[in-house]
Amino acid sequence: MTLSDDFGREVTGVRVSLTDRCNFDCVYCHNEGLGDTRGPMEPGDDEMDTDDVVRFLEVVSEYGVDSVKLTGGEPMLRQDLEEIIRRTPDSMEVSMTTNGTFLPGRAEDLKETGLDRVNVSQDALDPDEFAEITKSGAYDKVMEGVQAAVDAGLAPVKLNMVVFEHTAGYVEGMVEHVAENEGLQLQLIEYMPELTGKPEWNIDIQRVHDWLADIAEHVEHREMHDRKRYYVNPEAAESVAATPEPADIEEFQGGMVEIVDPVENADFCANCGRVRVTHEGYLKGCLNRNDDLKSMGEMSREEIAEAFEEVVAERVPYYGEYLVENERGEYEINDEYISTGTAD
Ligand SMILES: Nc1nc2c(ncn2[C@@H]2O[C@H](COP(=O)(O)OP(=O)(O)OP(=O)(O)O)[C@@H](O)[C@H]2O)c(=O)[nH]1
Ligand SMILES: C[S@@+](CC[C@H](N)C(=O)[O-])C[C@H]1O[C@@H](n2cnc3c(N)ncnc32)[C@H](O)[C@@H]1O
Ligand code: SF4
Ligand code: SF4
Repeated sequence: MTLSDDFGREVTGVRVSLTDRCNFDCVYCHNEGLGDTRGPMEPGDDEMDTDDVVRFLEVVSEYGVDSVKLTGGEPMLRQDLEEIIRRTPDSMEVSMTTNGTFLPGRAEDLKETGLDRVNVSQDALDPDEFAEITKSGAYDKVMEGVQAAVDAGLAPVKLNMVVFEHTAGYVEGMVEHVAENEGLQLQLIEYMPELTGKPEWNIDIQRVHDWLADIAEHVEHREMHDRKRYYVNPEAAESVAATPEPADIEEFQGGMVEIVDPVENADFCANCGRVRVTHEGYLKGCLNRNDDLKSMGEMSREEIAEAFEEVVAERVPYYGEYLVENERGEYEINDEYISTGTAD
């Protein structure tokens, strides 16, 4: 039985941050809602251990959760990554979002262990521009990592690009790059200012929306599916012409551009079906909220199940007109959005 929240959003996925450590220091990083990442070698004593992660996944699989996204920080800094993947329930699709540095030499093993696919952050094709954004000299390793992922069949390999003032000018080149290189897709991610832990990083959010709208003009619009807007690069249109159905679009393995725009696109939060877990083992209903945290600490399976049900019950879409202020100045759910559907 799957769980749904008061907005009719069925929870079918979880997103687990395995660490807040990272070997990069990207200028925009939200660290999954927690602000700054720590250096790669600093101890991560507060991280959930292998058993904690696996226990959580086993519990939520009983609720019909059928996909898990491993993220961080940099998830590949976890020594037990392979063990976590191996012990994830078979019913779950396992994907990972990584900066790609550690994929060379490990991608194939990860695939064999049970990892289905990866997203790799890549905001620029030029090594100097890449270094400026990530504060890292690992450009060659990342390029090698992307190729290793493609070769290992971790498909589709999605390149994640955060659209903000540094990167807006690189989008066109990146669209061409995924069109020309087999196995790659591009995710253009709207910069999210909340909880970045980088208060000095000030950008005009309206400009980000305008850039994304411009970009949409340059690629052929296919459709809105799930939370995202899907576009297909015109250069790849010939092969897509034979795949007009939404399900086929999902199968399409190259040249596709996805727009991840939770701030601008009201349908995004309305279709959000993921519960999140911080690296310390706190459950939360939304990337941008830290006011509903529930620590799984030393919980038994039954207690974790109860906490999961509570977090789902408390989930509220973050962006959009979902909350209204009542006469006491408190925020409550706008009646218009309360689902009348069943919860299973
Ligand atoms: N606010 C918000 N941002 C999201 C959400 N999903 C993805 N993002 C943003 O997009 C970034 C990259 O997400 P990924 O985990 O690589 O991919 P994804 O788009 O979530 O998922 P897949 O396409 O299934 O791999 C996240 O770190 C967020 O910045 C979401 O549900 N809410
Ligand atoms: C926090 S990182 C963690 C995984 C891994 N270290 C990586 O970079 O892929 C996950 C994704 O969040 C995106 N991201 C980070 N900060 C963001 C922000 N402020 N707005 C939008 N996306 C952001 C990154 O581009 C990356 O693709
Ligand atoms: S690689 Fe990922 S976690 Fe690390 S700083 Fe960049 S976006 Fe953040
Ligand atoms: S509710 Fe909206 S902002 Fe929060 S995680 Fe879901 S899509 Fe992202």
